[in-house]
Amino acid sequence: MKIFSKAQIYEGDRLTAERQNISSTDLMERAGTQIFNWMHARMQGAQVPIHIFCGIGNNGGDGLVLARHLVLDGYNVKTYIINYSDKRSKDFLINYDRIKNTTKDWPVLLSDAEELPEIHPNDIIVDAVFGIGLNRPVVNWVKTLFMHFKASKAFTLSIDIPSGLFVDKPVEDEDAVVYAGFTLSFASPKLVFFLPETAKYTVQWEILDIGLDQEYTFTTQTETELISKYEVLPNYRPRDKFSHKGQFGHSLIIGGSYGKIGAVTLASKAALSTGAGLVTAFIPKCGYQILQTAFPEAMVITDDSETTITNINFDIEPTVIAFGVGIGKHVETVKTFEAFLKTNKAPLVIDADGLNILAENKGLLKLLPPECVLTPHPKELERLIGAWANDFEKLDKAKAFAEKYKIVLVIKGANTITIFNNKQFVNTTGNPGLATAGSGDVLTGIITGLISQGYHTLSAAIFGVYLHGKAADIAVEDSGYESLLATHVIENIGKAIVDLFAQPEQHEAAQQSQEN
Ligand SMILES: NC(=O)C1=CN([C@@H]2O[C@H](COP(=O)(O)OP(=O)(O)OC[C@H]3O[C@@H](n4cnc5c(N)ncnc54)[C@H](O)[C@@H]3O)[C@@H](O)[C@H]2O)[C@@H](O)CC1
Ligand SMILES: Nc1ncnc2c1ncn2[C@@H]1O[C@H](COP(=O)(O)OP(=O)(O)O)[C@@H](O)[C@H]1O
Ligand SMILES: [K+]
Repeated sequence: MKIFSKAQIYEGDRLTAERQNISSTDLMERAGTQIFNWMHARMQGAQVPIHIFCGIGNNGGDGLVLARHLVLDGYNVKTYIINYSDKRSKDFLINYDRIKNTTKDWPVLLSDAEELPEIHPNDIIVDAVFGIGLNRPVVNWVKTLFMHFKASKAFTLSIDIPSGLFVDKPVEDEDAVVYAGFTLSFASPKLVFFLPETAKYTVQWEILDIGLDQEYTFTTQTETELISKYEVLPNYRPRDKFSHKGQFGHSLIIGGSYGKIGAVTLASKAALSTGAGLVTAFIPKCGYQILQTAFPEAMVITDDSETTITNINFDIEPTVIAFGVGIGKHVETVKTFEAFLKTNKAPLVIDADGLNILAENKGLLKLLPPECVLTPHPKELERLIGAWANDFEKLDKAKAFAEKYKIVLVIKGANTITIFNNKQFVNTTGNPGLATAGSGDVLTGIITGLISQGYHTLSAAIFGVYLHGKAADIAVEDSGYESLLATHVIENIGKAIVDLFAQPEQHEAAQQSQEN
């Protein structure tokens, strides 16, 4: 799903009105009505007090449309106008008149913190104070109002975006933002729903379709894309009946050191479980028996050293090479890595201490092959690109870094973001069970296994991150977050692939007919 920028959303609204020959007031009516339908379907007329707080722009206008429909349907509604400015939008004013003509219970004007209404924990708050138009910090009394929402413990439904949250800027004051239980967003999710610093402002979100012009939504190129099953499916490479293992490539995993052979075992298993034709592990001698015993499907080449990688030297022709899991930063390892980079022609995936070696020897970065995949977690990223002040600065720096070295940068986290060529792909699968030892090694193996089969490094990174998270989502149903092991993720890669093609209704129908 595309994530539109603020300018693209406004342009989409404008073009839709123009091409569908409707007014912006009609579009607002659609938006407010969609919110009403959503609430009505869930509340079925329940007389829970609903407090609707409307700003004076178009977000407030949406709130007024909703309020009118709720009043007309007999709900228990109290509407307030948050009078933070006298620059009322045209469509706000039209809907202000409409609600005044609908009910004698006119909206209450609030202009300072003295007048805040009482809200009980079982009431519902609708937050239509600010939408995507917010462009400067909110004034103090509005901040007090937002703190009042939070203190009330009432369920808060935000319209379009939690008020106080900017679409394209960091939050300066955490108390000056609404904490929403749910956000109903129009046209496109907002990037801030997925960033570590701002995701907390809405527990859940959903997109409401307000019928934006389809050609516009289809053809507009966005900087950000949200990755779910429907985005990865078109890139899936099906196998034909006569395919043989030679077609699926040979993955070479270079890594490991004394006490860290498990990382290579996990990455190798993950690569083969994702479909690599062959996997060879290049490890220090001490890992030979461990790896051959733990994972007999892999081949092993050993380094001259017993405990670390000191001399990368092999006589196979790998399709793809992963470097770094469990490898350490021994001076000999750094030296052989540099020599290796100078002659290597295979696509590369670099993780863990491979990244730390790059961070400590930045001159090596220019030796990376084009479209090389780097998979840092936030700490490794910081070592590579330096500290950042906020999530937006992090993404800007990461994009500049990826652009400079022409690399695919996978920023791991709850919503892993893959960056390439100034575009960012935000993953939607995965869960906190993945915060466990070795899960990053598994991701390295999965991405390597995909490149091995012929996926372009960018597709492999995006698809690999998706599969890794999906496998964890499936695994966690049995294990729970706490007991999820990296091994369970590997065991469920197959199910994650099968799930790509699952048709829930048909599956259920088949189950039912079997039972009958
Ligand atoms: N444009 C359209 O046709 C549609 C817009 N929709 C709604 O319109 C919203 C955007 O509306 P607006 O652009 O009117 O903006 P908002 O309603 O988000 O904000 C109102 C206005 O407040 C001013 N403002 C910004 N920060 C402020 C601050 N800190 N203190 C005081 N004033 C401040 C800005 O000038 C802004 O235009 C969307 O989020 C969505 O809810 C929907 O009705 C769908 C259709
Ligand atoms: N809370 C979370 N939700 C979803 N995914 C997570 C979460 N925490 C970690 N992950 C994922 O788990 C993996 C952890 O990788 P990494 O930190 O390198 O672990 P390790 O070094 O133990 O292998 C990454 O793919 C990351 O995106
Ligand atoms: K809002």
